[in-house]
Amino acid sequence: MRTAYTSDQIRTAERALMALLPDGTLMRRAATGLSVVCAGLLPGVYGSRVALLVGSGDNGGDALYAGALLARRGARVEAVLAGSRTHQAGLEALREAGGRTVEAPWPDVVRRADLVVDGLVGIGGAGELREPYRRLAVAASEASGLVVAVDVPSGVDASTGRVEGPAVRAQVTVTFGACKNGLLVDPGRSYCGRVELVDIGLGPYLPDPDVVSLTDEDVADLLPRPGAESDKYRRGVIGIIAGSERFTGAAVLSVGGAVRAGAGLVRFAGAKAAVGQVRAHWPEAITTVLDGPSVADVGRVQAWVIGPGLGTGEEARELVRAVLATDVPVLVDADGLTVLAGDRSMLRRSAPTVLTPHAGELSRLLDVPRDRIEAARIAHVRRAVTELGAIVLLKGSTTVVAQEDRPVRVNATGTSWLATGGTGDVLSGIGGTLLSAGLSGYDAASCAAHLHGLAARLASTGNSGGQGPIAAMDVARALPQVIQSL
Ligand SMILES: NC(=O)C1=CN([C@@H]2O[C@H](COP(=O)(O)OP(=O)(O)OC[C@H]3O[C@@H](n4cnc5c(N)ncnc54)[C@H](O)[C@@H]3O)[C@@H](O)[C@H]2O)[C@@H](O)CC1
Ligand SMILES: [K+]
Repeated sequence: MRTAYTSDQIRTAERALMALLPDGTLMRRAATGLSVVCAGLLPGVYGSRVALLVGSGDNGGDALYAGALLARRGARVEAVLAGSRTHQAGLEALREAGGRTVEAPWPDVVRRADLVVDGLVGIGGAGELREPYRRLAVAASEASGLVVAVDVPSGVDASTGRVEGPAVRAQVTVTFGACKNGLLVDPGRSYCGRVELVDIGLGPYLPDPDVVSLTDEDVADLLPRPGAESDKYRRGVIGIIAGSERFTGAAVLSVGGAVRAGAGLVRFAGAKAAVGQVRAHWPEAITTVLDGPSVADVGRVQAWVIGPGLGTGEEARELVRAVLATDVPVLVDADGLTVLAGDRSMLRRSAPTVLTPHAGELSRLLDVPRDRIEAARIAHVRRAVTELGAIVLLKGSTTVVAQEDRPVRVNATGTSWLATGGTGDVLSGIGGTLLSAGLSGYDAASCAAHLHGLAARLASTGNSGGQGPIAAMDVARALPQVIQSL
C-alpha cells in the first residue's frame, strides 16, 4: 500500500525527528537524495548546465544544497534567487562549490539549462504562486531541459492536489520522507511526472495516512477466489437493474462487467428492450422483464447494482426506492444517482450503500459546482461520505474512494483512454460483483476501480507498447486476463 499525508502531518513528523538530530541533518539527507536523482537524469554531470529556481523557504535550501553537490561534480550550476530571502547556509554551500547566482534576465538561464531544479515552494506553499515565482513556473514548464520538482511541484497544493494558476510541470518530483496527497491526486498529480521518494528517516514518526493507494498485491489479497467448496450461489449472486427501452447499451455493459469480473450468477432485470439485448450478449445472465417498480420477482441476490441507463422518471425513482429498501448492499450509479439527488432520504438504510458518481453527478448530490469538486477531490469525496452516509467512489482523472473514518483510497491504475462512453457501466458491474462476493463496500469499490483501470490499460496497449482507443466492452473483455495476472 502506498501512503500519503497532508503537509501538517509531514511537518509534525519532521519536528519530532528533527528534535533528535543535529541541526540541518534532514535537509542534508533530502538534498543528497535530490542530487543523486538529478545526477542520474543527466547524461553526464560534468559540464552540464543546471538552473536552480530558489524560493525563500527551506524548499529553496534543498535546491541550493543539491546544486552545491552537483557543482562539486563539475556541473555548471546557476541559481535564480526568487524570494525576498534566501537560505543562507545553502547559498554559501553553493558558492563554495563553484555555483553562482544570476540576476535578470533569468529566462535565458532557464532556457539553456539541461536540468531545471524547482525549489520555489514545497509544503509551505499556500494559494496561487505570487510573482516572480509565477513567471518562473511558466518558464520552467516551457524549458527544453528536464525539470525536477523539489518535494512538490511549485504551485501544487501538497495536501490537496489543488492547482490555482500556473504551476511547474515536472518530469520527476523528488519528495522527502513520505508522499504528499497532492502527488497522488489530480490535478496535482498530472504536474509531478515520476515521483521519487527519498527516505530521510521519517517513517517511525508518521501518523496514520490521510490517503492511500492500493497496489496490485493489495488487490490480489482482497479479491475473492473460488475454492473447492464454491458454487455459483456461494460465490455471489448479483442483481442488476439497468437500461430502459431507449438505452440498452448500459445494461449490456454493466452485465458484462459483472460476468467478466467473476460473478457466481448475474440476475438482470429491466425493460423489455434491455432484457433482449442482455440476453443476446450474455446468455450467462438470468433475466426478468420488469413489469412495474417491484423487484420481488427477480429472485434472491447478495448485492444490487442499479442505475446505468435507467432513466430518471417515476418508475426509475420507485425502482431505486425498492432496491434501497432491501437489506443487501447496493451500488447506485448514473441515473440512479440523479434520482437520489432528488430524494436523499432513500439513503437511510442499514446495509452498505456504494455511490459511484462522476464530478457532475456528485455536483447534483451535494449541490456544489462541478469545477470545485474537480479542484478538490479529496475534500469533496469526504464531504459526500459524511452528508450522504454512504461509501463514495468519485470517478474521474483520479478516481478516489472514501468511507467514514478510513483513509481516502486513490486509484493508481487507469489511462486517459478510459474517458469514453460506457466504461462507467462496466465499473458498476465489477463493483457489484465484488459486493455480492462479500467484500465490504470500501474494498469492493476500490478493488473495482483498480481492476477497471488495469483492464483499460491492457485493452488499450497494443503490441507497440503504446496506448490507443478502447471501447467500454474491451475493458470488460480484458478483466479475466487482469485477474489472472494478479
Ligand atoms: N522541515 C524539514 O525538516 C525538512 C524540510 N524540507 C524542505 O522544506 C520544505 C518546506 O520548507 P518551508 O517550510 O520553509 O516552506 P517552503 O519553502 O515550501 O515555502 C515557504 C516560503 O514560500 C513562500 N510562499 C508560500 N506560498 C507562496 C506563494 N503562493 N507564492 C510565493 N511564495 C510563497 C512563503 O512566504 C515562504 O517564504 C519542504 O517542502 C522540503 O522541501 C526538507 O529539507 C526536508 C526536511
Ligand atoms: K518545489
